[in-house]
Amino acid sequence: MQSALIVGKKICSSLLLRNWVRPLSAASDKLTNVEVNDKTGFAKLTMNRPPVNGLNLDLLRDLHQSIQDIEKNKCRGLILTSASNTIFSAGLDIMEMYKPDQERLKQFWTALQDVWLALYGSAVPTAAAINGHSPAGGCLLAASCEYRVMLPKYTIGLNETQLGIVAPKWFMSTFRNVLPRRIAEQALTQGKMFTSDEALKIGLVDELAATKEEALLKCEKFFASFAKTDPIARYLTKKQLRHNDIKELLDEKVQDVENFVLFVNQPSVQKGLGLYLESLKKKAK
Ligand SMILES: CCCCCCCCCCCCC/C=C/C(=O)SCCNC(=O)CCNC(=O)[C@H](O)C(C)(C)COP(=O)(O)OP(=O)(O)OC[C@H]1O[C@@H](n2cnc3c(N)ncnc32)[C@H](O)[C@@H]1OP(=O)(O)O
Repeated sequence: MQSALIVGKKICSSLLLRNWVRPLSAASDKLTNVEVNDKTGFAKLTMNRPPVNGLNLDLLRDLHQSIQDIEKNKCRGLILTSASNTIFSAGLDIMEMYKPDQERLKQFWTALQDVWLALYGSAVPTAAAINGHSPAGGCLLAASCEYRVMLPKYTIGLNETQLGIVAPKWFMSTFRNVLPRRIAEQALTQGKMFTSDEALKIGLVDELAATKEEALLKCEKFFASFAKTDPIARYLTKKQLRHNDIKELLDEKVQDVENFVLFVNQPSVQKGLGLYLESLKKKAK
């Protein structure tokens, strides 16, 4: 595993937490970083896969491990954010889907399912400090959290239909959990990317913040709003509200991987992905 867990910004030596600190490989290899504020118990989970936090198999596995660690340590809140100054996450790494190795393709989709199940169903309160663009899979991660604070002048949305791909049901249920059904339907069918202001207006994000620091503070303020609630009662309430979405994927997890593999391998989808990758690369030149 390549992620780092840092408690109070230093490796904690207490017996209780020792098991919890995962050893680092070389610092430059880290794909996620977890810092736990030992006063508040809030964990900041930072994605760090330059240039765009493309969600490849390694980043997804790392994210899953970090979410599980945060949960095991009974942190009082999880804030998901990005080390980049302009991108929260560019969504799924298209290279994982283009001319794929078939076994890795299955592992990739399973890893995404596991991240979603862990984040969407987390017992720990969750929030996203969206400090950059957040298309597709990036939007899925943010929308899986309970609260979102976004910086201005970026974009967020599930743009799959614009790419000629179909967002799976659990992407859609995540959107429906946040947005009124009619707005969710329009946004999903149009593959619409919303500006920060538009996202605030429709309720896709809860607040805007001028800086990342302010966004983090606003997420912490959201966690503080649970100060007078019982954590177990809070979690069981969230669990019941999200139960059907989670059960639907759990019941169809294997079939969902098969659907994905079948869909991605279609020649027309491969052609579309190839053209899209080319257009992204041309744009970068
Ligand atoms: C009957 C129904 C059955 C249904 C069954 C279900 C089947 C399931 C189907 C599959 C569903 C899949 C769901 C998909 C989800 C996704 O997340 S797909 C990914 C979508 N993402 C995007 O569209 C974002 C694309 N990227 C951008 O828009 C921009 O890059 C950016 C994020 C806004 C950043 O812009 P900028 O800072 O200008 O950086 P760039 O120069 O554009 O990019 C830098 C380099 O990064 C590469 N890159 C960018 N995004 C990706 C990506 N997603 N994957 C891979 N690579 C990416 C880009 O090419 C540049 O590369 P270099 O040129 O090599 O530097």
